[in-house]
Amino acid sequence: MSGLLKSWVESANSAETQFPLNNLPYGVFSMYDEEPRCGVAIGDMILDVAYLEEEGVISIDDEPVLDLPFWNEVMETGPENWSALRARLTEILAEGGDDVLSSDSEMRARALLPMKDATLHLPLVVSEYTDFYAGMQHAKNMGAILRGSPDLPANWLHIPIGYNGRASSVVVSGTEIHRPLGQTKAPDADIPSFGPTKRLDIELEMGAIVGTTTALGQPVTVDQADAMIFGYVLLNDWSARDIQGWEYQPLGPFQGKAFGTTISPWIVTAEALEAFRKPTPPREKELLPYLTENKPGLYDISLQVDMQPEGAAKPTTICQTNYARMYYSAAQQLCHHAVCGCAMNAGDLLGSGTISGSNRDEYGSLMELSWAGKEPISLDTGETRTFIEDGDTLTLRGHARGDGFTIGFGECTGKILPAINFPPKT
Ligand SMILES: O=C(O)/C=C/C(=O)CC(=O)CC(=O)O
Ligand SMILES: [Ca+2]
Ligand SMILES: [Mg+2]
Repeated sequence: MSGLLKSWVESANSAETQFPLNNLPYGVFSMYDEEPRCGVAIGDMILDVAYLEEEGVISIDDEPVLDLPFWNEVMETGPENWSALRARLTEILAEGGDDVLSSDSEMRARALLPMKDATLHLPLVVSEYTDFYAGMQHAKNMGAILRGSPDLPANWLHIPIGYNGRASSVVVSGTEIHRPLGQTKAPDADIPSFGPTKRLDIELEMGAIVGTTTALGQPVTVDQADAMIFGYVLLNDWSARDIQGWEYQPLGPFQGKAFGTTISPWIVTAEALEAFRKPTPPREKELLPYLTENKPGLYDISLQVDMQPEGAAKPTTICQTNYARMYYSAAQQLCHHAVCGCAMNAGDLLGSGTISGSNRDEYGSLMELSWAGKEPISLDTGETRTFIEDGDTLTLRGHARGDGFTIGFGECTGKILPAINFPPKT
């Protein structure tokens, strides 16, 4: 694996940064009251690529595609242009590369902006959102907790199971989430009741962003699907377990997962992750040929979840695991999704499914960590938790570690606010 690519942006060479030249993730940012536009993270700075496109330093398409508050237009120019853009960015930011920026102090001051002063927005228009269930340990744990047996559903080893989620509920890191309201039924109650969820949870996931459109009726192979993936984000599929438990048979999750899904502000491109490819684990049953992979489809990305109660001086890490634990890759999921002829859009977001490792401290949800509330977890503050309480902040982090550099996604964080008073008092 190649080492750190050196940049003339000093902070991009520091051992601490998540954004070395090897990364170059894509986000949408605004400074003060300016319009949100496309930006690229480099060290502790954001490269204003909309400005550079206007100046003719970067050119992707006949029309400008970077002065927009989303990356979908870039996605739609196709994988060759994705590569060309990344190559151009590398060239102008590399030590000893094209000095168009490094030698022009005026342009440099306009183009490189301190990340700490920027507001980060949702980096794409999420056209559709699908969530999978492709983590084996998670599926076994949920079976054991909810159905009394860790046996996988009969289809699980043959199909990446998924459900269609709500694109409208996807928000960028930092967005506060109100505890959702809904209908639940206690096991010993005769009738359901309405109110705030008592079992608010997270799900630690990666999101794959589809960058290429397919026509209705057009199946894709796993290899084609792999090439269609523009990049990856961290994803927290907030879940209300009591609402979910009452509503989800037989059609699957509905309101229990439709009130907020948080993603990281930075899309790490598939190209940046290329050096970190990892194979899916050995098959427990042979897959049908259309789902078999010709190359490693996962990535070595270490993941963690931190929980910080209101007023606590610092967070407690409650889970550490790795994306390479998944049973199905995003390419397999996308192939399976499109194989019936389902049209895919640039900006389609695919949740990996909850990522749990085999040990207790590697479980990617509180449902598993507290075993449905029966075994509370301890925080460094001395408090315990079963599910999330009002004022708690949950943060997902992910890192791919190379030889002398680290690639990150920024944080994927959200604070839980009390439920909204409803119905409103008139
Ligand atoms: O097994 C169940 O009954 C429920 C499972 C989930 O809630 C998981 C889900 O949303 C899919 C995933 O993230 O793996
Ligand atoms: Ca999920
Ligand atoms: Mg959703």
